Amino acid sequence: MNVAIIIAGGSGHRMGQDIPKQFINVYDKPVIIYTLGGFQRHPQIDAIEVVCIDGWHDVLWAYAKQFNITKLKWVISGGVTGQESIRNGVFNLENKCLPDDIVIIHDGIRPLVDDTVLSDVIVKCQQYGNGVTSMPYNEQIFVVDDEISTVQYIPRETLRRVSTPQAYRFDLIDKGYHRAFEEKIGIYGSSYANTMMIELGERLYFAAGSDKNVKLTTKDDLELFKAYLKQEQDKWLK
Ligand SMILES: C[C@](O)(CO)[C@H](O)COP(=O)(O)O
Repeated sequence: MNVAIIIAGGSGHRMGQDIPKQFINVYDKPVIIYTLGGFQRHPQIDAIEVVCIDGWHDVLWAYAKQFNITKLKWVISGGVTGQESIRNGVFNLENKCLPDDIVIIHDGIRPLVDDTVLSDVIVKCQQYGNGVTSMPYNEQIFVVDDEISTVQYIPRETLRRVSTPQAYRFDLIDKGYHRAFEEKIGIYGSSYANTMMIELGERLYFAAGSDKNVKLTTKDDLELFKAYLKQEQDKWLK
């Protein structure tokens, strides 16, 4: 079984909106429904769990019904941090998933998940035990020295930027989150499932990413999202 864990626990202050950004309506559909739609349509996804901001669970169930997201099986509460939210999502599946099932962790505010991207993380996970969506860098990357200047760069050929979706064999990610929270490894700051697994000593495997898989953080990102929707109306606005 392949289960999607969609992380939608954030309040989205940076977007400057009254409502959490995953619930903002774009062309009469909330952002989270675009995200869930990608998983609903993919034939290899069996079930969806959403880790959702408190106070919005009923709204989410209502939207899922309205937009026919029939694979949605569980809506649960997030934690104070992103890592606590992902942990809650993983732990809630403990009596529902088998050890070699695959969980696909994805940010609720990345609404343009291509079929091919989802397929590739699943293939990599079947092969290696995990697969993380990634893209090469096409800018030069410099290390901050004293906040206003730099004297060092990192050759971009040695870098990949990793986003979501990220797929993990259930037993490995479940064991990882237990150990991380017990031993306080890889759970602070901007840590995520991927950085935590590295800190726990695991090797991660790259899967194909997409530039379209934008994370809606600022108002400019929202404009970019709308432009992609217009460009591919048949695909996303059905
Ligand atoms: C995948 C990710 O970039 C971590 O590698 C993730 O999207 C980060 O999400 P956050 O909510 O901005 O921490």
